[in-house]
Amino acid sequence: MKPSIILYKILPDDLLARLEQHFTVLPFNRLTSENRQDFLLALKQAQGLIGSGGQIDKSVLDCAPALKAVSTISVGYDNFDVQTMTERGIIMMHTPTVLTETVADTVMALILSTARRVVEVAEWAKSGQWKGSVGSELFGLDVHHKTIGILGMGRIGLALAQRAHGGFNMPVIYNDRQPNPEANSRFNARFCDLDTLLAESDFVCVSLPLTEQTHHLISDEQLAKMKPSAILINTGRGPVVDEAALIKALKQKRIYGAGLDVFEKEPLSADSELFRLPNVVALPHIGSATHETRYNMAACAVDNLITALTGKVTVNCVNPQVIK
Ligand SMILES: NC(=O)C1=CN([C@@H]2O[C@H](COP(=O)(O)OP(=O)(O)OC[C@H]3O[C@@H](n4cnc5c(N)ncnc54)[C@H](O)[C@@H]3O)[C@@H](O)[C@H]2O)C=CC1
Ligand SMILES: O=C(O)C(=O)CO
Repeated sequence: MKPSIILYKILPDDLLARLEQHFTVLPFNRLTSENRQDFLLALKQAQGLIGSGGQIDKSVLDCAPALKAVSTISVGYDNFDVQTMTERGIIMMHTPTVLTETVADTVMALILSTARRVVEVAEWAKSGQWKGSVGSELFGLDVHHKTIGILGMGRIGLALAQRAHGGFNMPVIYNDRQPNPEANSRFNARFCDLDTLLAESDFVCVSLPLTEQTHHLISDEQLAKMKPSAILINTGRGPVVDEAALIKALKQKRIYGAGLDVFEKEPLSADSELFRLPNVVALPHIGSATHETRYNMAACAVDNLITALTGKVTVNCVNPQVIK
């Protein structure tokens, strides 16, 4: 008998077929409060779990006595209780690398659209206010040759540094837990402490995972250290930035603007002040959302689960210590 797995995301037909070759698939389109009881019931027999979104915490894991492997269709895994999974020998797989370049493109889109006020000015023109050449009230800021500060020089940070250095002639500074020799040698990037990064950057780009250490890493004190002409970009995870502190800084014009793809609570409420501030570009978590990359992420996650349950895991594992 094939092992049972739960799928909680709609997959392209070919990827679903690939899963069905190996497993009996119990499908849920996504996890909602309405289908939670059915999901918990299905978990009783599931050996694998694949999908994205939703909190897979201890209360969920307690309902999954047969679970052997979990495969998230994302690189971030902050919504999983990895510690409990590791204690129970459950393999946690994720999808690094396949989305790196696409997310770095999204960061550049946010840098350009906030600095050049692309969304605001396009809306202004669309509303019929374009009667002649624009005046300085609609001017933006240059991006080229400005200093980019990358917080988290990992895979995405590195791809961003490449774009900023090679494409826009931007000096690159960064903070991480340790220096990244590749960033230094390829992009002439300079490792510095967080305070220096905040004080010197024209664009502070957050490309960090959400952990206990990074939660609210950017709050009142850090925003106060940024230049009034600087822009904060967050494509890491919402809770890395204290949203109330950010809104305050933006309203008081203590920083120039913000480009945000991630928020403390997603979806961001339609009545959030962030949607009303003209100096904010707020995107609905689309960092990796292209047809090609979302397909590649799903394919990677499918292969990850098949390998974790039927083969030998060598890559894409968050907790390799559980592999026997
Ligand atoms: N907006 C979106 O759609 C997407 C968001 N992400 C987010 O981006 C994050 C980064 O992704 P990757 O670059 O692939 O991960 P990565 O693991 O390659 O890079 C993260 C970097 O952050 C550093 N770091 C971790 N904790 C730190 C701390 N306390 N202080 C300083 N540096 C610290 C790590 O050393 C590492 O170099 C993901 O964890 C995810 O949360 C990823 C993909 C899409
Ligand atoms: O992969 C992730 O971590 C995302 O946020 C979505 O691509």
